[in-house]
Amino acid sequence: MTVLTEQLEARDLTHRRWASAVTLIACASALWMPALSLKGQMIIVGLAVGLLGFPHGALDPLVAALRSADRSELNLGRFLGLYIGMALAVVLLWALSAPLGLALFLATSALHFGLGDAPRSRVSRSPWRQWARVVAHGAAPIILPAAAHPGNVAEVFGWLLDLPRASVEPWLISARPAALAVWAACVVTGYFGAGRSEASPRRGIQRGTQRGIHGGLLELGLLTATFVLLPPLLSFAVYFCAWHSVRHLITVDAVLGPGLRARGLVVGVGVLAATGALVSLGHLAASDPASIESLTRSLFVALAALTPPHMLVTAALARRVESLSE
Ligand SMILES: CC1=C(/C=C/C(C)=C/C=C/C(C)=C/C=O)C(C)(C)CCC1
Ligand SMILES: [Fe+2]
Repeated sequence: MTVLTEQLEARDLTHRRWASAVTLIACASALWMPALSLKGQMIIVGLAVGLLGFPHGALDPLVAALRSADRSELNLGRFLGLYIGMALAVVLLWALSAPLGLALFLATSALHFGLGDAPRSRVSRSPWRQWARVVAHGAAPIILPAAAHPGNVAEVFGWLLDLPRASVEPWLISARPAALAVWAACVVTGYFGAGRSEASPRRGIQRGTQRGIHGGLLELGLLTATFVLLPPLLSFAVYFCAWHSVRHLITVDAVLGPGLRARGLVVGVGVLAATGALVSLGHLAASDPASIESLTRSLFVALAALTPPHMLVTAALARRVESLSE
């Protein structure tokens, strides 16, 4: 095992403990919390995504630079052109057809979440089992809140699509049985029997770190409870910030090493400021910038726009971790 793998494994364990504690506290508080309006939920999500969500993508240029250091110098202009071009293409797609934009956003998000969160086995000879786990982990943050809280989710989707909740909710309710069945089938396929065949503590599961199959199942169980118990925007904030973003930041930090940490901070703050300024400028073009509907739309369209280029960088990061772990 390399130093990087050992370091990642230790940090991953610490992270999972902390994230589990935060998630359990959030779930417990849902039991006594007075029902929160969507507006109240959006304020919390906006703050959480701004403080922890966006920063996990802010180091993308540095991650890309690291990768290209092996080959040629990173052409920063080309990188930024590609990144911003992809983001603008997504914004354009939303402007042309919001339903298509939303569908693509949900599908790419599920893939991105699953590739980052599902435990992967080096020794597994069954790629379908791994893919089933990718779908199980990746689709959970979308399918479960929509299934458990169709009213709330329909209202937010309605804000994104400029449609009344009443015309979105029946869609969610009619898609629910099939979506839940596919999700459950993926959980069973991905995990049933995997403990025995893939979870050998020595040669086992890894996603760069050696996260065991049982850890993966425990995490999925805890998050399932969160998506069912908490109102949808709050469970999203818990998942996206405490699990997804922190996990990514830990990997980036380990790969950068102490030498590049300071530069990472400078790049991160710069990119965040630029992204914040661009998103705010775009938001000002909204017809009613002060309304909760248009604030929600700007936040999620910005997330949607950054997702495809961020996925490319994340894939490069995963390849780098893999090559450094060999
Ligand atoms: C819009 C919306 C949802 C989906 C959010 C998604 C899909 C976010 C994806 C973020 C990504 C991919 C960030 C990249 O790192 C929920 C939570 C189902 C509930 C209600 C409204
Ligand atoms: Fe991400």
